[in-house]
Amino acid sequence: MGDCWVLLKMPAVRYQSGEMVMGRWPGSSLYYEVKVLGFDAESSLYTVIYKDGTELELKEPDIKPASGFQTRPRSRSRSPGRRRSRSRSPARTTRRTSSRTAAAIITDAAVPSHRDTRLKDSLEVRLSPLKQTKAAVNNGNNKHAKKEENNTASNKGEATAEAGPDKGQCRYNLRRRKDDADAKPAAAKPEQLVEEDAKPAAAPGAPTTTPLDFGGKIGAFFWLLFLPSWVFFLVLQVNQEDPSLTNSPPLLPPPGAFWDAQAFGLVVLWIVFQAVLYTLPVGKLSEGMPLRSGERLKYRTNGFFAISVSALAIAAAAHQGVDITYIHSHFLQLTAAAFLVSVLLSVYLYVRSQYAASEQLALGGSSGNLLYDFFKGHELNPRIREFDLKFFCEMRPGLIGWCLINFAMALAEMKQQGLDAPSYSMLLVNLFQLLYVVDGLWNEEAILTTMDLMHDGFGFMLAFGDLVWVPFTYTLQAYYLVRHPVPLSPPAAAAIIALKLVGFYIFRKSNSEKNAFRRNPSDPKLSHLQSIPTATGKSLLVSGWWGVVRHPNYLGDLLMALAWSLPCGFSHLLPWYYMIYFVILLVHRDARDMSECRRKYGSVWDEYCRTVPYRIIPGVY
Ligand SMILES: NC(=O)c1ccc[n+]([C@@H]2O[C@H](COP(=O)([O-])OP(=O)(O)OC[C@H]3O[C@@H](n4cnc5c(N)ncnc54)[C@H](OP(=O)(O)O)[C@@H]3O)[C@@H](O)[C@H]2O)c1
Ligand SMILES: CC(C)=CCC[C@@H](C)[C@H]1CC[C@H]2C3=C(CC[C@]12C)[C@@]1(C)CC[C@H](O)C(C)(C)[C@@H]1CC3
Repeated sequence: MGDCWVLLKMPAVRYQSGEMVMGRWPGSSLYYEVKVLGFDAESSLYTVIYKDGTELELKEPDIKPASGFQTRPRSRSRSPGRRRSRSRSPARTTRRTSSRTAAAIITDAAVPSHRDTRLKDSLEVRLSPLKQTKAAVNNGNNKHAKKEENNTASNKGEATAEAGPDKGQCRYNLRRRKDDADAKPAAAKPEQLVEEDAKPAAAPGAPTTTPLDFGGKIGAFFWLLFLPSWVFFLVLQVNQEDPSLTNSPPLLPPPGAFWDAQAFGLVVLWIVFQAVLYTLPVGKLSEGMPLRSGERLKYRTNGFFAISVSALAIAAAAHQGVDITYIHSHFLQLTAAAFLVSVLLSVYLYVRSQYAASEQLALGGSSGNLLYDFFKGHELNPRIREFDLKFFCEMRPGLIGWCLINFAMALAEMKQQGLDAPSYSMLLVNLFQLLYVVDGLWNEEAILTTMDLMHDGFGFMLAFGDLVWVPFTYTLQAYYLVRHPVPLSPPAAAAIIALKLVGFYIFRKSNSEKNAFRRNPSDPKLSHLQSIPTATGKSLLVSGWWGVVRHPNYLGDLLMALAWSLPCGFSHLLPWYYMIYFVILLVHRDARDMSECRRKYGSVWDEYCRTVPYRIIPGVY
């Protein structure tokens, strides 16, 4: 009886996997030839793939049998209705003339006679993606771009305008099926593919393979060993009389030298202090980007408040006679303590991710391999009630701790070298990095549109990166200057300041531009910017800073990194470590982002790359 009931409730599958049908383009009355990839009984949605590689989920009413359409040779008609329909189709953004995608024009023979001719006209579309033309690029103020942006409701509006009888009924699920798992079978190396089915939480109907980042399982094992060893190597090295990276590493101190209960207590106290500031009901509650479920999480963006209160607290402590240079003299033990905290946190994150619902997981985070999942992180936004662990760790203890450590290094330099004030080099490094952190906290909301917050799971990589890597390696320049004074001439200092300001300007402008555009593409302040729409509903900026290179924010960041190393001179490689690491990190991040965007946006991303050919440095790379 129970089984019969289940059977009765099961929706009938009208279209089979592999079948070629006509799928309505979300937000319009245009139909394209699509291939059915699967059917999800739970949501009653069909997964279909368009010819440009875009995968979407469609409801049955938005699919028609191919036989209901008639194809006819391409006409050069320029009827207004036709022009209108083109401008609203994906073809508009992806014009391609290759024979492989030879164009054909179709009309919906099944259009009911009561539909007006305007609608009939609008159903004449190319089957193939069309190649991008200058005219196809939208102005940010363009109605179409505005409507498309990340908003199913707006798409609904557009369909209502065009589709007549479907008014108010056509709801599209713009969640891309590929969002359920990272599918890139053609490009992935066999040994880096894992059976998606192997994990219990795999979304129903999800693709079966996932390419793994960071060298896959073996890579994760390597990084788990290498990253902490490298941090301890640097920390031991910078304390040397001659901290040359080419020198043989110092002898490993006995294990006991790493542990200091007081240092551990101070690290925990610092994190708790930051957690308390984070939870105070002060400052704005900002909305994150829509999740796959459509939900938008709220974040307390009071980072500037947190660093201001922290600065006051540290000043008060120093005034009370607390020796802040303790941080310099116990750097190794503090590093070890923070490392221990990051490991404990990662274990907790891994365990809780095993119980998280599938829609709370990051894409590609689960390989079924313990080490890889522990390293890469699995849950996208782990939260304890309203407390967002990833956001907190990325923006608070490590970032504000970075400034505190730099400050301690300035005091240690004065103490060790008998100075009344920090050296110019130390001042520049301190002020430059303080500006970077304060800017990040002032514009804290902007982090909600970055890769880490939107796409990456929270695991060892980020926990360790946020709590250990950032505070204990980004401070090496200041640490280096404590024992290695570098005199700076005024012209050299002025040139370095100019470089920092140029870098900062590019970094801030480009990050703000993208953040503002992602939050509200209709923002009048962005009306001068051009964008191209994509099938996901989001558009891509192709002018302004995002029209100069594909990652203008990385360019600005790299210029700033250069300005942080220059005050340390050229006698050792160690203070240049950040610059070298940063180039590697950003080149890798760019590559990771490129393949992610290629997967998300299909051929429109290729068009973007053709329009904006350089990745980070104009004319060079
Ligand atoms: N100091 C450090 O250690 C460090 C390390 C890493 C990064 N950073 C800095 O952190 C900031 C964030 O970096 P991130 O790596 O997260 O990258 P990001 O450039 O902020 O974000 C990349 C995302 O932006 C969107 N996007 C790409 N091209 C676009 C376009 N033309 N128009 C509109 N949106 C576009 C895409 O996401 P959607 O399309 O899905 O929205 C893409 O996935 C950067 O300034 C970087 O320099 C600093
Ligand atoms: C463990 C390793 C090697 C890597 C982990 C990467 C992690 C340290 C970075 C990933 C994203 C970075 C980031 C900032 C700091 C470093 C990361 C967390 C950032 C918070 C620095 C301040 C900026 O203003 C920012 C734009 C908010 C940065 C966002 C990304």
